[in-house]
Amino acid sequence: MMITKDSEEAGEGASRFGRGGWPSLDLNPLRGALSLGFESAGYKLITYIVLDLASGAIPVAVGWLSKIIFDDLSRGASVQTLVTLAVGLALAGVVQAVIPHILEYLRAELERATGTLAQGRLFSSLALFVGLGPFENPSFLDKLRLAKQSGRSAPGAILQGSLGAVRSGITITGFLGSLFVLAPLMSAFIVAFALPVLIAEIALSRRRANMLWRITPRERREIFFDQMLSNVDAAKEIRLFGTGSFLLGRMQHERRAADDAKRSVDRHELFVQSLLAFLGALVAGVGLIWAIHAAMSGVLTMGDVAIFVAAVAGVQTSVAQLAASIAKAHQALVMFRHYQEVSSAEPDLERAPDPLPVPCLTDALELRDVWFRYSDDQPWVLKGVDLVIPQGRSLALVGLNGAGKSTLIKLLCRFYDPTRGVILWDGVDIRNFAPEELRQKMSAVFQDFMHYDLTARENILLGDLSAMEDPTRVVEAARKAGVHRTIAAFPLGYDTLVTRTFFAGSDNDDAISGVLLSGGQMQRLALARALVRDRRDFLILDEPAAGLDAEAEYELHSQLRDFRQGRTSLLISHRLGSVREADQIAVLSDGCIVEQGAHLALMAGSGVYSRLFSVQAAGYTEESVPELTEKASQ
Ligand SMILES: Nc1ncnc2c1ncn2[C@@H]1O[C@H](COP(=O)(O)OP(=O)(O)OP(=O)(O)O)[C@@H](O)[C@H]1O
Repeated sequence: MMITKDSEEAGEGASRFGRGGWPSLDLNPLRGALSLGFESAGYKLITYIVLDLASGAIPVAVGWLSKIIFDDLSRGASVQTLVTLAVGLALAGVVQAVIPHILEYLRAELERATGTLAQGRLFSSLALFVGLGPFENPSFLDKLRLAKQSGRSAPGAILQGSLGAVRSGITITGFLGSLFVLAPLMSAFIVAFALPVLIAEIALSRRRANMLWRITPRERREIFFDQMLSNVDAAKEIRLFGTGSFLLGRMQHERRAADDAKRSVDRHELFVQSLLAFLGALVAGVGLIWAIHAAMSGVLTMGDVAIFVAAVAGVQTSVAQLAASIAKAHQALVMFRHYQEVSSAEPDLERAPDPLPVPCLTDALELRDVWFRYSDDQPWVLKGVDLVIPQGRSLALVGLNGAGKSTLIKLLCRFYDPTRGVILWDGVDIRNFAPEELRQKMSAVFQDFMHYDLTARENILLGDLSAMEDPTRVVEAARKAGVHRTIAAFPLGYDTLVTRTFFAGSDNDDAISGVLLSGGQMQRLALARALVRDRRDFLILDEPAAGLDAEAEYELHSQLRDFRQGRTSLLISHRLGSVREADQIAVLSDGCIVEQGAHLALMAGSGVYSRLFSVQAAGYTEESVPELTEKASQ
């Protein structure tokens, strides 16, 4: 199922990623975090668990040792016994002091190991999305941001939180047992106080987690404005149009709204936790008065009072730690759900269970009655397109802005599936192939091509990594794209970085600094990337020369014409002079192919193509511009 912005609002996609509602707590994330921990750093995790749990018993041992020392002192025990006990107490103190440091080191190690493994898994599963739909779905993007964050830190926080809870549980049980021996009523009193504290803390944690989820879209918008205000591409317009303070205002509006939500939760927590702290102090005070009273009347010994004081303080501290650990684990578990949902999400488009091998194209690529819209509540972009691209022939697709040309290309690459109709590769529905294998048979330059902040060579190699073994292919592709001479003149030739992003003080012109390319040069580099992917069955060129000067465009199109000879290709261009050489020209209008034929045949008629061609041609001559229809002039 495709997920888009609007289908999400309409309910589609909600089954996979939820409706923005808060997922309920389950223990699956705990299992997931533990298994990540074991897989990435098994021994360290076991050591962490053992030390963490052992440290829970130490305060109780210290309490009992203190009691015995006090009692022995008042009984007048031998010096040797007292010294032995004191050494034991000192050792327990040392262990109690050192363990937290070891645990902190192990925690950081575990976080690094699980973070790296989780990051690898998350991005591997993102690569499994067949199409583009998820990346256009705001709800999914929110989840992805949280997944990236939580994949890095949540497994460590879950382990720390849940083990912290068990450790506190051990301390509480030990002290409560001690209290029970001394004063059963008092231990019941403390339990009665501790339970509501726990419940209140968990409710607070849930409230915070809910708030964090609610403000995610705001934080995403804030990041958007932040990046725009510090991005060189936007800097020109922002300065010229003087929109900096307007955009800053929008960014701070989002920030303030998110801060308001956080403040409201902080205030609520301040109130509840202050109340709990007050009640805790009250309980401890009452207990102490009772213990002093009991000691004065001979019911308790000095040692009993010592362990009583230690137990009340220990239980209260441990209950607070237990609540904090549960809150931490709970919050991390809820966050980790996002990581798990994204990394185990099913493919956005259906994959054939037994994909067929993709044969070399020998007959034709065909769109048969293809209908498409981006979501149920958006207008149809394609309304029954029938189009055949015979093997070895070139087809040019022409149409006004927004006619759906790029959309048609995205369907051919299977970034989306047609809403109705089929796309056939030598008569086989392309949904029967593994998308990766299908794409192996294609090469493309997209209208919104990528520029990578890497070297010139890497920018080309990314089109076909197998060219790494044969550097001449890179040079050959650059020659065909008309960018070889430019690259050869760079300080380090093909190994020059075509970016200055990664260099500090990059405005000097020394040889190791990267170079900046013009828009047309970047476009040629993108074309070289597509051309290094030679020996493919189908070549897509979506406005490959839009950024080139007239001479360069003419040159490029002549080269491409030769390159396309005998290859199956689809060319989109608004410069109609460059499409006239195509074997066939198809005109897309109002969601359908309204005309198709060779240039001369189409010019002989009085359809859309001949009108558009004449309008453009007239712009280069002294002839008057033919009258445009309302639609064509839009
Ligand atoms: N990801 C998307 N989600 C929703 N609508 C989209 C998306 N991409 C394109 N559209 C819409 O689909 C329609 C066709 O767009 P498309 O980019 O295919 O047109 P085009 O013919 O390539 O236009 P141009 O000549 O301007 O490049 C437009 O109305 C556009 O708004």
